[in-house]
Amino acid sequence: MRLRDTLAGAASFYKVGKELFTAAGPRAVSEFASVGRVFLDLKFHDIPATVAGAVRASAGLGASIVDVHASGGRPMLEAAVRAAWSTPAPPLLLGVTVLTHFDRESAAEVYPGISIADQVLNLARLTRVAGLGGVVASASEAKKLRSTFGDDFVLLVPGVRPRWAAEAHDQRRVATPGEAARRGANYIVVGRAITRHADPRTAALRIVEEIGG
Ligand SMILES: O=C(O)c1cc(=O)[nH]c(=O)n1[C@@H]1O[C@H](COP(=O)(O)O)[C@@H](O)[C@H]1O
Repeated sequence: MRLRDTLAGAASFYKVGKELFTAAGPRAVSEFASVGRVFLDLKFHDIPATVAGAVRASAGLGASIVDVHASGGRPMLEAAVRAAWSTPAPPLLLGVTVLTHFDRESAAEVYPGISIADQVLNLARLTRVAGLGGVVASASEAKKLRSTFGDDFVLLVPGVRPRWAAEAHDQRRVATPGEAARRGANYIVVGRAITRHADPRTAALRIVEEIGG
């Protein structure tokens, strides 16, 4: 809540992810929904009925964006879409493709015989066919996704590191905020470059400036 207050006026879209949600529960969502929009990033991946229930509950908490793993398969994705549209305020549903911490070696252990770029495209195609609004992918795939799926397909890009951020941490497919925006991201996710910065507010404002407001 201190961080929320520090960022007041500098940020208007907040991501509540597994760390905060597990520690603080649904209240974390309402606390941020009272000052802006919320991306509830719990990356659901389960049988269709379970994911449908979780998506409905997420909408009930006031989340504007909710994500599910595209690799959960078409029946799961379609159940998520139906669930979202059954609510009074359907959130934007995004399919997580290949997480940004994967590099070629670690991806080959999970997706043998296919490049990360092609796997992201496959999962994006499935996401689109199932009726979701877009995908979560790294900036490395953004350009291709934008040209393949057009301007209406939402691209949300994590793994963002400003040039002045010293560390990439556990992220492997990274880009600066400006690069991500130029390659077609509609949204970027910035975590530690803000939350662990000595001055989170200034860090957030510099990033907003870099992406042109
Ligand atoms: O869905 C996400 O937001 C996500 C997808 C992905 O592929 N990679 C990824 O890092 N994320 C999330 O984005 C955030 C990135 O945090 P930082 O690396 O600190 O900016 C984390 O909360 C991750 O859970």
